[in-house]
Amino acid sequence: MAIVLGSNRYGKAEVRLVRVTRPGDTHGLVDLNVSIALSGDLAATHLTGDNAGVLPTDTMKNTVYAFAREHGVTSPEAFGLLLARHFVTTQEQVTGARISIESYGWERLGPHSFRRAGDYVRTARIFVTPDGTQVVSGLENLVLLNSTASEFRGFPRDKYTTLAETTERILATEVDARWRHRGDSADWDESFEGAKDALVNAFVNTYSASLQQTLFSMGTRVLDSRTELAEIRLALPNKHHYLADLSPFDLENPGEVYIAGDRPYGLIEGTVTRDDAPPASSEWYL
Ligand SMILES: O=c1[nH]c(=O)c2[nH]c(=O)[nH]c2[nH]1
Repeated sequence: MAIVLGSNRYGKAEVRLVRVTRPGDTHGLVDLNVSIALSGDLAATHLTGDNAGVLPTDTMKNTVYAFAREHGVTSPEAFGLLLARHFVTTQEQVTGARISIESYGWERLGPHSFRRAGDYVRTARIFVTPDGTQVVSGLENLVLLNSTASEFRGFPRDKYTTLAETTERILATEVDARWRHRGDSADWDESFEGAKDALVNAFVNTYSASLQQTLFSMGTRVLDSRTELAEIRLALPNKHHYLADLSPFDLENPGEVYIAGDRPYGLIEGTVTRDDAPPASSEWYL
């Protein structure tokens, strides 16, 4: 019996970068959280402590800041591709790079004033491996609610089922979505905005028999409208809203006052794919 080193990677996580551009009196602001994970021939440091192939994570952090100055940051995807390719091409022992970026939005209040936009976080994940390059864009924390046009009925009942069937309920969720691109070049910002709008429009315009049906509708709308995308994964928590029982106070409650549930919540997850989608890198499935 032998004990061997399994798969491994290393890097700097959560490098916080704010870049201000000052082309004139009207400034620009980019606010990123960048995480780097490199893989390759890294056995020596694990097995013998030989660090000859271990580019310090401190250097990775410095590279993020230096690249922001040298190359600028046009989009999270473009910046991630730049970083991933840099590490894979300049470090012989490094064969794989995963760059994960969260991008926080800021709304303009004036030429040099901004308010943090809290409605969602844009994400980008770049995978450069010996098999090729995979760009995955997405968003998290986008909270959506329909105050009607949602029902849930026709489900099986067993002796533990207490849920009443309903043809009228609130449907609310916090969208966690990621979608993979067919290729490694695109107008990243335009693609992101288009995919986000498709997600939101599908949520708004779908009469929902279940959150599962809404998920498929959201994914379909994204792939229908964005030919550059191959596949989308969605994780949608069902943020339950319970009609408050006001009968002890002799009050009717005709769908007006709700208890916003916290935990537990249903969690509806699914992938929507084109049947001609190119295969995904294994990282997509993690
Ligand atoms: O849209 C829903 N899907 C479910 O699977 C489910 N399960 C449940 O209790 N409520 C709901 N709502």
